[in-house]
This record gives sequence, structure tokens and C-alpha cells, in this order.
Amino acid sequence: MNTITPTPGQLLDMMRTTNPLVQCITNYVAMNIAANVLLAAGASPAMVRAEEEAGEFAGYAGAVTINIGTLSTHWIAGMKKAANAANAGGKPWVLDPVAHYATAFRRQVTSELMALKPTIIRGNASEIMALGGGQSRGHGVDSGDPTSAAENSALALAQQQGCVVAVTGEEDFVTDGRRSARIQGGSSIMPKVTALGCSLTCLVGAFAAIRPAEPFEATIAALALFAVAGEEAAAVASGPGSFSAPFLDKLADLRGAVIDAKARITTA
Ligand SMILES: Nc1ncnc2c1ncn2[C@@H]1O[C@H](COP(=O)(O)OP(=O)(O)O)[C@@H](O)[C@H]1O
Ligand SMILES: Cc1ncsc1CCOP(=O)(O)O
Ligand SMILES: [Mg+2]
Repeated sequence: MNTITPTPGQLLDMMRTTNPLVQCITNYVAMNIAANVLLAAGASPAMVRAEEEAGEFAGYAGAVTINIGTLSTHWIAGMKKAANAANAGGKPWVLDPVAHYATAFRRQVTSELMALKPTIIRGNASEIMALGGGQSRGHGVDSGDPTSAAENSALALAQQQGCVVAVTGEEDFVTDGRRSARIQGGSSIMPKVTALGCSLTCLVGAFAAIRPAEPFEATIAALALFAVAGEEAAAVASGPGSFSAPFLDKLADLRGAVIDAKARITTA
């Protein structure tokens, strides 16, 4: 049963009236689909990452999201400036540690970003298990583990870091180390469409911008919206190629009351 307040639907309706500005430092693969996801949901995305401007921009964005998917050295200073500016301004920032376990470079940069205390971490099960110090079966950017295998890592990470951790997959799990929730829905087509996880991370940032003091509720709202929109888009899609258009349409069309009626959230 959903006992989360504000509810995902209330937060979605607020999104449409407040149109939060979200600074998304995301990878080359994700930039276009992530921007479209935020526009459809009612937020205003800006893919601003250069070292010369990332900190300044974070000063007036409502939230920052940082994704290491197509990392290279010249991205790192901008990421750190944006995270530091978000922290200085009391704004939430979200980390997506894409395939951080894959190379020494990614591990090093992820540990430097973790030291800047993300408000929320969103990853697939393999990423969250490895971030908690465990073994995982991730291959490249894709998960090889079920969400259930990452729940203990997520809880420990949330407690150690004092942040919200979201694990996504067939089922999603969110915890702030004290409270936890599971979200059902979505579609098996979703992991076959690239960068939907990265786009979801940006959407988490959009909801967090609306309620900076309630990152647990904001994260659940983003995951619930993806779960309902994904399920409904899959019902009219015949595969990955025909999924994206109805998915964006659903993100744009779904009203708050419908999300609250259809979202399958259980608190633990
Ligand atoms: N097998 C599945 N069934 C339903 N939804 C899924 C499935 N796999 C992933 N999703 C959904 O796809 C979105 C992206 O999650 P995920 O694939 O875990 O991220 P990533 O792309 O970072 O690996 C989330 O909304 C998640 O709930
Ligand atoms: C394919 C790929 N390669 C580097 S980043 C990226 C996109 C990953 O997107 P997601 O984590 O949402 O699957
Ligand atoms: Mg990912």
C-alpha cells in the first residue's frame, strides 16, 4: 500500500506547475532521451557540464544530476564544481555511477564524487552491489543481478553515506537507510532501450528539485512515474523501436491522480 506523502501524483502535479530547472551532466548516449523525458514530465532540462560554467549554473538550477557513463578527464572538474555548488546552495544532487566497477578510472572518479556526498544515488542492481563493496555480475553498463540481491548493499550504503539509494530493475527498491519502498511496474522492454536508467536519474533530480528536503519521497515519485508510463507504453509497443514514442507520450499525459491510482508501491 502507498503511504508515502506527498504522494507521487501530488509531486507530479507540482512538477507541471513549477517547471523545475535541472542541470543534467549526463553521457553522450543519454543526453537527448533524458532531455525529452524531463520535458515530457514537466521539468526544464539543461545539459551544462563545462568546467568554466558548471558551478555557476548549479547556483540557479533546482537540482544537479551527475552520470559517469561516457566519462573522460575533461568532464571531471565540471562534475565536481556542480556538486560543490549544489551542496553550497543546499540543492539536491543525484549520482548515477554507470559501470563504475568496470575500470580503475571509473572507480577512482566515483569514489571522488561519493566524497562530495550525493543526496541520492540511482543505479542498477550490479552498480549498487559493487558500490557497497560487494561482488556483482554487471557487464559493461548492464546489470547482471536482480534488485533483491542489492537491497542489503543499498541499505548499508544509505546508512553509511546518509543519502537515499535507489536500485532499479524488474522491481525497484528505494531506501534512506531507515525507510524503504518497493515499486512494481515498468516493462522488460525498458532495459532494451538505451539510457532509460540515465534518463530516470535525471527525472529523480527533477522531483528532488521540487522537494529538496524530501529526497526519499521524490525518488519514489520518479520511479513510480516511470513504472506506470513504462507499463502503459509497453501495452501499445511491439518492441524497443516502438516503445520510446508512447513512453514519452505517457510521461506527458499521465496526471497525478492517475499515477496515484495505478502506482504499485509497498513500503517496508
Ligand atoms: N525487467 C524489467 N521489468 C520492468 N521494468 C524494468 C525492467 N528492467 C528495467 N526496468 C525499468 O527500467 C528503468 C531503468 O532501469 P535499469 O534498466 O535498471 O537502469 P540502467 O539502465 O541504469 O541499467 C527503471 O524504471 C526500471 O524499473
Ligand atoms: C551504452 C552506454 N555506454 C556508455 S553510457 C551508456 C548508456 C547507459 O544507459 P543506461 O545506464 O541507462 O542503460
Ligand atoms: Mg545505468
